[in-house]
Amino acid sequence: MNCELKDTWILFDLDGTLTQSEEGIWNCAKHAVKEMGFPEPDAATLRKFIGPPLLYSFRTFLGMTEEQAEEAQRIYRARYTTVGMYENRVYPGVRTMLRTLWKQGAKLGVVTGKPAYPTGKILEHFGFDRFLSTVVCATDARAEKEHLIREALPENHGEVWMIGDRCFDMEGGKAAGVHTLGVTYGYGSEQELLETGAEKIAHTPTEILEILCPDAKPGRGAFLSVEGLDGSGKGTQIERLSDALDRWGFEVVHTREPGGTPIGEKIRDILLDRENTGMTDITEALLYAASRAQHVREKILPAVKEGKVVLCDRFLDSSVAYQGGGRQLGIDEILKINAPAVENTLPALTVYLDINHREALRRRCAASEPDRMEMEADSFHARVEEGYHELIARDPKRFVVVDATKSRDEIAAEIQEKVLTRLMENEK
Ligand SMILES: Nc1ncnc2c1ncn2[C@@H]1O[C@H](COP(=O)(O)OP(=O)(O)OP(=O)(O)O)[C@@H](O)[C@H]1O
Ligand SMILES: Cc1cn([C@H]2C[C@H](O)[C@@H](COP(=O)(O)O)O2)c(=O)[nH]c1=O
Repeated sequence: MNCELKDTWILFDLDGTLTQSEEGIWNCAKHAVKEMGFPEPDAATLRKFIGPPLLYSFRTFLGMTEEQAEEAQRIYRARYTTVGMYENRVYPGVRTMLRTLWKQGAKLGVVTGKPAYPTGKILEHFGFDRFLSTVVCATDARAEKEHLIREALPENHGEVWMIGDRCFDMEGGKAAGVHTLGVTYGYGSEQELLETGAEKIAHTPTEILEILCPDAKPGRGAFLSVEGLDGSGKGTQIERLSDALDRWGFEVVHTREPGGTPIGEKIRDILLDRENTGMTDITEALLYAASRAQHVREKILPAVKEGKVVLCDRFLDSSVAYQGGGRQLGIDEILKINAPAVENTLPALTVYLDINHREALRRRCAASEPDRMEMEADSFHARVEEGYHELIARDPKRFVVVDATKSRDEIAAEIQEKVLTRLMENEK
């Protein structure tokens, strides 16, 4: 059975349904309260800020007067519209769910009690605007969900679903005469949702997809690699990038070469063992390729097929630079050895952390004992560096070259910006 969503409208609430926004809300509330000279609210009080209007929260939960609450709201909003609205994350699975419904032809919309400015910025920030046919936000004059839902729909619409995490979404949906689906991973309980008219309940974004379109297959994910000399900061930056992608709702598979699978990790141990001084260059090249052959089939390709983003610490480029350049086996020989291992699987984008080989190795050796490869002579590492530069010159479009001598934060920000832009373009 193939599910057909061409005439279906699916409207989502924002906070608590697509994005987890408490970090920004709490930070802004704490900031406003501090600026007003009130004691810092405890966690239970802060939790109550999610949902009700701000003025009500400042008055009721913190005992402010009308004038104080208005001033606190002004301070809150000044921080929220610059910083707080981005202290926010996409729920795991939401990105895949939206993209899959959109690819199935559904008309998607957001109907939220949030004002238009932060809503638009948040949707753009996470790259959700491209999936949406309509966005309707509350104004001072009109905040009832029922009216917002009606406004979101064209005259001749097919089936409509309102999806949200609170009673307001279910009640509004019922009053507007549309189907209602409550999600329990947000800020409301299953009981609240059922009591206020939820026809269906989803405990995860994946369950939304299973309810609305059980046969839909997710779009393909992406394969990215990070390359550089030993000590260039790959491990540090992959952690940071992985956290950022997670915040944007990409499902990340963080892996490495050699290794990444149980068989690959055994091969890694052999390759990096300092005792294996007698390993010939061609044995080394074949072992790296063998680990890769397993990795591609067991882990990389299945994850990409499931819509995930594979973030790989080294791939084929490492073999070209280290065995082709460092061991002087030559680029063509390495590509020939690896052809059956990769079967045309190449990263869509490769981040290269650019740093001089001496500086990189100094960092690496200061961190821990060098392994078999890191113990190689300076001339070996110089050839590896040269090998990378040759690769980048051959395929400049695939590489994002980042100056790895900058601070960890500067490097992370640059990588994040470039990778997210590319991934979001890829989702179209
Ligand atoms: N931008 C930076 N500036 C200064 N030091 C850094 C920077 N990034 C990472 N380091 C430090 O350099 C050392 C090596 O970093 P990291 O382990 O991330 O590199 P790597 O490329 O993954 O190394 P390897 O490939 O050998 O595992 C660590 O001690 C790390 O804290
Ligand atoms: C994939 C691959 C790696 N190498 C080298 C590069 C490093 O010296 C080690 C791996 O250690 P890391 O801490 O995980 O970076 O192996 C190589 O020579 N050829 C390759 O294909």
